[in-house]
Amino acid sequence: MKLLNSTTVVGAIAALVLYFAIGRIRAWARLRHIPGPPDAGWSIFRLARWQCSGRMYKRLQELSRQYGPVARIAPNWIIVSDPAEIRRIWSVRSGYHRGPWYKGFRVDPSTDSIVTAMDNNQHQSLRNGILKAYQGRNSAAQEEVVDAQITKFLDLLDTKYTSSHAAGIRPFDMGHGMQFLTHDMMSTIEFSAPSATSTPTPTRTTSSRPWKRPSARYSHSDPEVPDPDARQADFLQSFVDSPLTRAQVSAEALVHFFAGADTVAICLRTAVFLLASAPAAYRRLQDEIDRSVVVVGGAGSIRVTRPVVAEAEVRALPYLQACIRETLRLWPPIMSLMGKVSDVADEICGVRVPAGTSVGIGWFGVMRDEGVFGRNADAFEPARWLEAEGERLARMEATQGLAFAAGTRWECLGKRIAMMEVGKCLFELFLRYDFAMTDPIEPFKLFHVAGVLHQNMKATITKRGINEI
Ligand code: HEM
Repeated sequence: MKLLNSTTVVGAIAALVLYFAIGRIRAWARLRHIPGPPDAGWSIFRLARWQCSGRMYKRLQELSRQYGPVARIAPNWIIVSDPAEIRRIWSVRSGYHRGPWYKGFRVDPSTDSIVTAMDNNQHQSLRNGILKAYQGRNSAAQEEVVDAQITKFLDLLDTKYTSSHAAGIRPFDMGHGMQFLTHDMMSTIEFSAPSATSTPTPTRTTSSRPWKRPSARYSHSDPEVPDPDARQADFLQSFVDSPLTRAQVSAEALVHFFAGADTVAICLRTAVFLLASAPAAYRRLQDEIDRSVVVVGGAGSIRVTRPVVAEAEVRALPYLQACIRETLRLWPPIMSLMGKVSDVADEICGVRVPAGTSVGIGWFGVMRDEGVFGRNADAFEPARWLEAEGERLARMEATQGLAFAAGTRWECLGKRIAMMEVGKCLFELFLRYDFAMTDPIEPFKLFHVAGVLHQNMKATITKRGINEI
């Protein structure tokens, strides 16, 4: 009996091992024709190691250089670094949909938000439901609340973080500081209340528990019925007024904390850093900004709105816009794999890709493609956007636009708000202050997860004295 038992156990283990081995071999064989590191076909260990290293973008760039525009990175994963193919795969009619990678962004595991809906029909219906909120109906009001937060932020810099002979060096940690600013801007647009983190005298509101906010807009007696007395003119109200269920409203309300605040913060601090490291671009930007606040007479001179420049005025500054574009190109704030899946087999750059394969994007390969952006694609060179013309410019714009998934089914709904916030902030910062990295030898530590974390990114900020104008 005892012998029989141990034989059964050994047999069961052997069957399990065989089952596992056959599964592995089949998974390996599916994509064996796609080049990549030999172990990538067998396990996700290498991918996990890259992710944990905080340098995934770099590893993927090296991989694309070594293996070409289509490379295998895990048993069921490939990355594509060809700009034209990524634009095709992400396009509305490609038939691709989001893959299981997106499940990781579910804040509430039982309810999908617009950024986690994998099925194209479900995604489209959510998108239709919330589109109104983003369509700029309230853009004047949004601009007003953003201006108020920027003004508070500038006051904070003036009182606590500007360096001078008298005050000494008072480093400003952009890693945290920009994040607080963008969370304040976003939560005011969304909930009519700042997170109150960047203000000199923080007022602790319910902001520390933002997921509670949607509850306050519904009736106590029936949690699915909006409370007319709790109405506000903000994003959350538009969601409450939409056909979305209360659970969907809660899921949507939280999207902005990473999709809307972290992204803009990454863009802002990256822009300041890149400009502080590129003297010619820095001078040209400041020159354009200075000329826009001083009335010099003659054609082209404008006097911008004070104390915070208006969105339309920022849009009319070509070099500032070029700096933002170039920042988003070199360091897209969301540089994750964003795996898309097709239910039918496809051919990418002439390589057969079986149905069900997760197709990720090699961001550095795409955004620094020399065929699209020129031989100096790795350099921060905003002028390229003013010099390029015709078809070349169109190709550059279409590729760089992928930073916002522009022209795709998943196009960023917050692009206008993001561009408004970034434009206004950069204008006011470079008008009023000069920036240098406090530690030029090691300006910051970078950790790339889905976005880019900048740790210990300290800037020394000095006043320019031009802000009296
Ligand atoms: C520089 C700032 C930003 C960048 C680079 C950015 C980038 C992106 C990208 C690449 C996507 C597509 C994700 C995917 O493949 O599923 C996306 C989607 C989205 N973004 Fe942004 N975003 C930014 C700011 C914002 C802001 C400020 C908001 C909110 C006000 C926002 C709201 C959204 C929403 C709701 C989606 C989902 C769209 C959909 O799936 O249909 N984003 N964004």
